[in-house]
Amino acid sequence: MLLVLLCWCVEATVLLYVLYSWLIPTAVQFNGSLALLWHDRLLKAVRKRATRGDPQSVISAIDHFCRHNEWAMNVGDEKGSILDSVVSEVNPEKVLELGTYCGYSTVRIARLLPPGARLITLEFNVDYAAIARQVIAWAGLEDKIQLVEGASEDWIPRMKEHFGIETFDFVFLDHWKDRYLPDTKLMEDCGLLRKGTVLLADNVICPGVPDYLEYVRNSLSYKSCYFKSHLEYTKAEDGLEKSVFLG
Ligand SMILES: C[S@@+](CC[C@H](N)C(=O)[O-])C[C@H]1O[C@@H](n2cnc3c(N)ncnc32)[C@H](O)[C@@H]1O
Ligand SMILES: [Mg+2]
Repeated sequence: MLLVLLCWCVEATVLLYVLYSWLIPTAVQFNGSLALLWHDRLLKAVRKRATRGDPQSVISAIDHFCRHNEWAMNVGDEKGSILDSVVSEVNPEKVLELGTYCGYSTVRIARLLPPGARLITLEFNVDYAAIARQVIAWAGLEDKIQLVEGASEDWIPRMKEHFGIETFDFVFLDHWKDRYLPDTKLMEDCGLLRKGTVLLADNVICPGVPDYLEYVRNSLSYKSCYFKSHLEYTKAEDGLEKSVFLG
């Protein structure tokens, strides 16, 4: 019985990994119309269930849609509450998000920012970016959020020159997993991290980012800790890694 359960868990994890790392990007890149229909339904759910100008109701509407209708790769409600507590603790004025998707975590972070704070969020998929813009507008948070279309590796080196950013206080890493480590090193090289900058990385267990974890947990430049949780809208283990840059 135990063996059957174990096999089932391994199979479920492998399936989720395939879904996350191959099926979703493939559906988006090679079947744009299908992906658009899918995310159009998410947008409709927001318009139906959420109150314009109320970010919390937008978050609840997306969570309800993803739990009861169609799964989506937002950070979700469970890990979202950990994200909320880290953002509240850091109280950042300059925030970078890598991976906007439909704007769920963008809204989640922005609603907690102090007046005058700024969140730059990067998304290289134009269809997702278009949906995120509408979600952000519905939440009434356009004045705090700058959604930039393009790849992280292209935009990180241009943050100073293009947006006048000296350093970020908080960075949320939630784009494709093979970019966590190179983009962290790129942010270091570009001088975008200061002593005390907090990096929060999603999906460090599922699908997982072993190279990134190995780096932040063993480097003398970071103090790192793990928050155990579950993959968005499922019971599979996943978690967030919080890493404070020590300079
Ligand atoms: C897991 S989703 C982000 C979920 C979102 N943070 C949330 O919780 O609501 C990852 C997103 O990152 C985008 N992405 C992946 N690699 C990227 C890169 N190098 N630069 C910009 N966007 C990227 C993908 O198109 C996808 O929309
Ligand atoms: Mg994620």
